[in-house]
Amino acid sequence: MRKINIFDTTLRDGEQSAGVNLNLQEKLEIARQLERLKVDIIEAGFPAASKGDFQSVKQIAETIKHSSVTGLSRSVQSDIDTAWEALKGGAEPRLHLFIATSPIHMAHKLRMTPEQVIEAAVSSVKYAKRYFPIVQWSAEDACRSELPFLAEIVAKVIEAGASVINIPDTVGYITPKEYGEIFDFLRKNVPNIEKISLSAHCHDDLGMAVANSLAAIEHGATQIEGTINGIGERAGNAALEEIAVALYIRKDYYKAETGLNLQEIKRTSNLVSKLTGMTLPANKAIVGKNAFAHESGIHQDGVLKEKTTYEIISPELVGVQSNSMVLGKHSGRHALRNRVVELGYTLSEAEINKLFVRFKELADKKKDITDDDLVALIFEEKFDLFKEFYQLSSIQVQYGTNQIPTAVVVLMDGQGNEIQEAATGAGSVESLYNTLERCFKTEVKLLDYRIESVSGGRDALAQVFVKVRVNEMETSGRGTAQDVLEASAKAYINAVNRVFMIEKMREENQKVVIKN
Ligand SMILES: CC(=O)SCCNC(=O)CCNC(=O)[C@H](O)C(C)(C)COP(=O)(O)OP(=O)(O)OC[C@H]1O[C@@H](n2cnc3c(N)ncnc32)[C@H](O)[C@@H]1OP(=O)(O)O
Ligand SMILES: CC(C)C(=O)C(=O)O
Ligand SMILES: [Mg+2]
Repeated sequence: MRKINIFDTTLRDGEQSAGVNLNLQEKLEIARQLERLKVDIIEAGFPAASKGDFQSVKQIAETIKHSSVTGLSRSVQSDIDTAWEALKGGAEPRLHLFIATSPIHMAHKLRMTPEQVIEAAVSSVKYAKRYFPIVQWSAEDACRSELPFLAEIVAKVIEAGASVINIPDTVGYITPKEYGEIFDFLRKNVPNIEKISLSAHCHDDLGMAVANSLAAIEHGATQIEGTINGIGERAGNAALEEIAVALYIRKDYYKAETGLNLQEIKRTSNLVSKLTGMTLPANKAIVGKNAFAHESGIHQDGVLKEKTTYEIISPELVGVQSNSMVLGKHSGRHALRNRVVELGYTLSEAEINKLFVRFKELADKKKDITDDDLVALIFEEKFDLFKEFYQLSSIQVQYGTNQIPTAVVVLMDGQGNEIQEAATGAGSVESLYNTLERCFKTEVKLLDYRIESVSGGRDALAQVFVKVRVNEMETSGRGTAQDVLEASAKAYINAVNRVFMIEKMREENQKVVIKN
């Protein structure tokens, strides 16, 4: 069996999904879960992109011990210096350098000649090697590059010290056969290529990211890059859970394996989906709600007689399990703490105590607290870091079939001031959002609104996801409550607070630049 290294870029390319903004706490939690999943490399961000990205990469590098942590950098010395400051505290600092090699990118985006691109690539690898023991080099838009040029630049960056060469299909253009041929060409035409590791990085614009990644493995790639749930720029990246399970189930064919702990897949997928607000289609392979559901009679009959008639993957393989211990209003802190740990969350004693209060409040209203309920409460406690901005105190909404819906909202503004406003709308949620907009004194455009129940039953918690645009910035928010209107208000406040948080960080960034 060949070992395939898994390079997870959920926190970098995944966060490039439109409308996704993860805060430091959320990124750390995802990084810890990726470590549990046993990914080999975590790309934690792009340190030179912003102060927030820098801090997240630094903290993740200093926290994660069993996966190696990397950050992205342009072929620019100041990006490399910043990346070193962020990554130097990690167990095995490595840098991910990139520059585009396709004629279209070189001519129009970089406005550089091919010779200048080679010079920038080589000098940046040499410069990075002064700091970093491991330098990965990526040829952005490799799949639309001229192969002799690609081979020439790859040979030169290997000579300069790069030990991992990544061949990205940046725009999701390639087919599996062609992608395999690029790997074959490089292996045949680049001196010393056997001394480095070849990596694949695929995008899903034509729905071929996973197939292309698997083709790369067949043609010599020993590292695969992708994201959990396949999130990422435009149509997303290759879904790592699909690649890992395909290699496992078809090991007879691929004769390659990852070091992933497959049982952590479902939990990782849930965490990423909840924190990014990117819900999964029910039919998504491996992690979708219906991935193991047999609906039709003939299938059910087959599965009852012999599971393998229709089931090639057992749900337990990827960590889909039912929990036998039921938490309810008579449960205590021990059972709660135990379940939180089993669910894979790291909570301080103070956070457990706060969670316990919320848990008891909910248990008074709802008979059994499911794992999904608990996770929703954990998210509310742990990841709402924007309390320094607006916080909901109370809402009151009047609705009647022959009345104009009217809402009254009381908010705290972070400096301890109370804001109270009222407004009407075409429906209850609109009246609530119109009122909140008055409180914020900023125009907020609602782009998307989704509601789902956290678990089954009439007393289930409601979870609302919204996407909004404020001050030209798109962001998402989520809110959970037993009442749909309260959950709606919380999601809206969460999204708007995120914008204020990002604006505050940008202002601080600018101050740093001015100071320098
Ligand atoms: C394929 C990918 O996924 S690449 C990663 C994409 N991710 C991101 O862009 C997210 C983070 N990016 C950012 O925050 C910003 O783009 C920053 C901070 C990096 C740069 O911001 P700005 O200085 O304002 O530049 P801006 O983004 O407008 O333009 C990019 C510049 O970098 C240049 N550039 C792009 N790639 C590279 C590279 N690999 N090496 C060197 N220069 C590069 C472009 O040619 C352009 O240069 P120009 O200003 O001389 O025309
Ligand atoms: C930075 C590189 C690796 C990238 O994300 C791409 O080309 O898609
Ligand atoms: Mg990419």
